[in-house]
Amino acid sequence: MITQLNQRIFVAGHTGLVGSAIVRALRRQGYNNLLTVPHSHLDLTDQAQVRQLFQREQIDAVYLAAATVGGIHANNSYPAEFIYSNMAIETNVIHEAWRHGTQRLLFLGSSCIYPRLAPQPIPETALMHGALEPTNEPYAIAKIAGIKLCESYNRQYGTRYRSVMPTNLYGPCDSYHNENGHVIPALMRRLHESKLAGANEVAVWGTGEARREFLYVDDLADACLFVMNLSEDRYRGATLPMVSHINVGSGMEVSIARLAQLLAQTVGYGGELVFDASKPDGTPRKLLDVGILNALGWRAEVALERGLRETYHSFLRAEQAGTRQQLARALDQQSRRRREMYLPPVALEHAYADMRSPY
Ligand SMILES: NC(=O)C1=CN([C@@H]2O[C@H](COP(=O)(O)OP(=O)(O)OC[C@H]3O[C@@H](n4cnc5c(N)ncnc54)[C@H](OP(=O)(O)O)[C@@H]3O)[C@@H](O)[C@H]2O)C=CC1
Ligand SMILES: C[C@H]1O[C@H](OP(=O)(O)OP(=O)(O)OC[C@H]2O[C@@H](n3cnc4c(=O)[nH]c(N)nc43)[C@H](O)[C@@H]2O)[C@@H](O)[C@@H](O)C1=O
Repeated sequence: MITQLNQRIFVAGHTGLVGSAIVRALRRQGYNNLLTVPHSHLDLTDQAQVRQLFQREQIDAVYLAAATVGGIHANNSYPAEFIYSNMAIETNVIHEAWRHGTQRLLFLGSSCIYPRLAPQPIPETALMHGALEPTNEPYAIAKIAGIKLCESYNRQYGTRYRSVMPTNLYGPCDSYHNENGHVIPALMRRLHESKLAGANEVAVWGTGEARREFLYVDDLADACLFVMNLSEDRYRGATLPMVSHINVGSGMEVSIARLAQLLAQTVGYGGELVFDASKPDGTPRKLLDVGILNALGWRAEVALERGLRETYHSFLRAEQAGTRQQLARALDQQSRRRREMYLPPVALEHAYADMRSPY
C-alpha cells in the first residue's frame, strides 16, 4: 500500500537551485522514495528518453523544476534556446506523466509570465493582459504554455497538475555565472572576487532603479510541497474559476541599488559600486500579489538579509566543494541524516559549516 511518504516522487532538475531545495524539503518531511536522474543521464528535451523513464518507473508525483534558466543577459542572448528547451521539457514531462498515469505534478513557472507594466502587486488574473517584458518574452511564452498544458490536461483528462509562479529566487546551489546568472549570485561572486583582488570598484548592471522581489529558495520549496499537498477541494476553492496558477513570493521588494549595498555588506566589500546604464534594467517592477497563497496558510519566513548571509555561506562552501553539484549532494546527504532533527532550512546551512561537525 502506497502511503504519502513512500510514494514515488520524481524531482526533475534536482541539482539546480529549486530542485535541490525541493529534495531537501522532501527529505526533511520524511519522503523516502525519491527519483532523481542527472541531466547527463537523461535529457528531458528528448521525448523517447522521457517515455522510457516513465515506462520504467512507477511515478506517483512529479516536481518539474528542470528548465533552461538564466538572468536578463542570458534570456536576451539565447532566446531560441530558452523557448525551445523549456517548451520541449514541459511538453515531454507533462505528456508522458499523463500517458503513464501519474496523477500529480507541480509545474514551476515564473513571475516573468506577467505583462511588463502589470498592476503592482501583480495578481494571478493579470496573466495575458498586456505586452510581456522583451528581455525574456520567449522564456515567458514557454512558461505560459506550461501553465496552459497543466490546465488543459486537467480539464480533458482529470489530472491534478498544478502551477506555481515564483518571484526572483536565490539561495544554495544557484548558478554563479558572471554573465548568465541572476543578479544575486552573479553580483555576489563579482563582489567576492573583487574583495579578494582588492579592486576599488565593482560594476552593477542597469541604473539600479529597477525593483525586484526576492524569495529564499528553501521558502519556495516549502511552498511547492504545500501547494502539491493541498486537498483538491481547498486548491480549487482558492483558485477557481479565475486562475490556473498560484503566485509565490515574499511580499518584500527592494531596488537593485539597495540590493547591491546589502550584497557588498554581506560579502564584506568596501569599494565603490558603479552603475552601468548601458546594461538593461528589464521590467521596472514585478512584486507579486501572494494573497491567495497566504489565505491558504503559507507565508515566507526568511528575510532578505538573513537569506543573503546563508547564500554567501553556501557560495563559500561551493567554492571549497569545487562544483555546485558536489554541494547539492553534500546538502542532500546532510539533510537526510538530519531529517529527524527537523532543523529549519536556514539552520541546516549552518550545519554544513563544517562537515566534520558531530550529528
Ligand atoms: N532562479 C529563479 O530566480 C527562478 C526560477 N524559476 C523556475 O524554477 C525552475 C528551476 O529553476 P532553477 O532551479 O533556478 O534553475 P537551475 O538552472 O538552477 O536548475 C535547472 C535544473 O534543470 C536541469 N536541466 C536543464 N535542462 C535539462 C534537460 N534538458 N534535461 C534534464 N535536466 C535539465 C539542470 O541540470 P544541469 O544543470 O545539469 O543542466 C538543473 O538541475 C525553472 O522552471 C525556473 O523557470 C522561477 C522563478 C525564478
Ligand atoms: C527570475 C525571473 O526574472 C529574470 O529577469 P530579471 O529579474 O530581470 O533577472 P536578473 O536577476 O538577471 O536581473 C534583475 C535586475 O538586476 C540587475 N542587475 C544588476 N547587476 C546585475 C548582474 O550582475 N547580473 C544580473 N543578471 N542582473 C544584474 C538587472 O539589470 C536587472 O535590473 C528572468 O531572467 C528569469 O530568469 C526569471 O524567471
